[in-house]
Amino acid sequence: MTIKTNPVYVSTKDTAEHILSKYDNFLFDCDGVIWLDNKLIPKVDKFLQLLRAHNKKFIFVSNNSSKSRQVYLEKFAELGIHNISKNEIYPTCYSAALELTKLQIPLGSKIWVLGDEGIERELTEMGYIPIGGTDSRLDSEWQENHPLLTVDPEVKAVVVGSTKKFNYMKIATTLQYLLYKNKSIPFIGTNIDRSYPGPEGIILPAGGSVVNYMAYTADREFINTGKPSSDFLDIILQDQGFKREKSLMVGDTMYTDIKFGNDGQLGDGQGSLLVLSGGTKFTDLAKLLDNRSLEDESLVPSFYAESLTSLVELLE
Ligand SMILES: O=C(O)[C@H](O)[C@H](O)COP(=O)(O)O
Ligand SMILES: [Mg+2]
Repeated sequence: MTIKTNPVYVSTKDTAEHILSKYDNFLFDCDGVIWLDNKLIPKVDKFLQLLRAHNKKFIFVSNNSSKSRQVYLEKFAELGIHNISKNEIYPTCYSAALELTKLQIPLGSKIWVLGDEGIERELTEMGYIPIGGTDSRLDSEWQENHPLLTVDPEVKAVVVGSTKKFNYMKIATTLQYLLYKNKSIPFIGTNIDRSYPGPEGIILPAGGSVVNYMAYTADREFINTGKPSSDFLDIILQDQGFKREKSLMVGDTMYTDIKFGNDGQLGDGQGSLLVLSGGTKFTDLAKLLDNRSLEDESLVPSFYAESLTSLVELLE
């Protein structure tokens, strides 16, 4: 593990121009970078226009599994960001579907889902049959003779992701699949995020809290298909034809986004930019830099900036 120098604070026109000239490809995290809940972070649309004007490529990589790529497209359009295509958006409901194919789970198999519609849609689009998920029978109070407590033997894997409708019925039914056949059914977790920045500065529980709840309950490990998974990064770079050394990951969370860029050797080891517009504040970064151990090195960004707003203002 190499010791990183302290991150460069992007606070001058020169440093912002350096970022623009050094990288050809920008990988953007969404929550806390592009938007906070349903509010676009100011001037993000301008920043993206500026990248286009400089012939830069950009894509979006979100650990949020609740929306499918199609629904993300609609969200981008509602927020005034146009000319994005579905294959430039990588939410973890999609990476979970890709993981099922990598595990060679035959198309047409049933997959038990604890999570929202995004996972159901991406699994269906890939050719799987999601069950559980948003089935309204799971919204009921606890019932010990609930029909979904009986395991369907045709289920070949379990996918767990974020949901705001987490309840005992869903935990209990999912547990049956995680324990089934001596815990041998693959267990995919969409992400490890503990929390994420909601509107008006409120911090909310994220998908990792649901995934880890189930991992603890079942006493099982899971396959994380979200950032910082190197498999996920490799798929994206290959899909997009992006050169690793010319790519920059921009995110607001050090243990997912920044580690993703650093472990993936983006920008020749200088390919991560932390923005402070989401869940990480300057004090968190300062604390990491002051007390870092060797294993924290992969969390240290190459650059940090206030937000994409501040970047575009420096470049204007
Ligand atoms: O589980 C979630 O909801 C996500 O962890 C959270 O929204 C983070 O998404 P990202 O910042 O990767 O877009
Ligand atoms: Mg984020």
